[in-house]
Amino acid sequence: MTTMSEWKEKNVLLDEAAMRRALTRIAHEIIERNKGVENCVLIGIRTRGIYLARRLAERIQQIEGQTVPVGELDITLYRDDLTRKQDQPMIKGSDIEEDITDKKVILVDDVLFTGRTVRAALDALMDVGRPQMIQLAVLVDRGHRELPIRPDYVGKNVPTSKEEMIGVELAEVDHRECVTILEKTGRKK
Ligand SMILES: O=P(O)(O)OC[C@H]1O[C@H](OP(=O)(O)OP(=O)(O)O)[C@H](O)[C@@H]1O
Ligand SMILES: O=c1cc[nH]c(=O)[nH]1
Repeated sequence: MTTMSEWKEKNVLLDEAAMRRALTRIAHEIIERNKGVENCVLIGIRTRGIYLARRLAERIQQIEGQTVPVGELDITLYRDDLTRKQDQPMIKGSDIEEDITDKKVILVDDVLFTGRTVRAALDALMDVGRPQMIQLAVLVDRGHRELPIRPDYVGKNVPTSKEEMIGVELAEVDHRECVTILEKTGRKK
């Protein structure tokens, strides 16, 4: 697996305040598009998508005064590029208490790149129910899609080269709040 030591931070794209504003805007857009949040369920993709989904639920609660259930999805076993990952796949499990059948499911992830994680997430969701519809919210869309997948809600569109990487750091996981763009140093760990 690629280690962070191969990458050097080039720029901060979103600081803490900008991330907060982006999530608040997405929360408003979710409410707007769905004419409220009746029947909506937020499902975060591990790892950071889970924390973003929880934050969106908090924002929606503040704006609408309504609780949106939050579930968690670990799609590790469903990825179609496991052979390209050097680490052994780990089953962390999914935690979706809510019955998603006939619900509007809003999938949440931090970065959308090739679209393969989302494709895998769609498979995993279909295994646990039949949603009325599935929407996709991402904090960063960096382009380079390899599948016909597009997000419904985007925090920031960031044109990138394939040699760059987007790093999303969240207080809950990384003890820092920011989105950065990283470039390869050429050093291998
Ligand atoms: O569109 P894709 O090409 O699939 O890339 C996007 C995915 O890559 C990252 O996950 P990663 O597998 O690195 O796991 P992590 O979220 O636990 O860091 C990111 O969090 C997205 O889920
Ligand atoms: O740039 C990228 C690509 C995939 N996943 C990330 O977190 N960043």
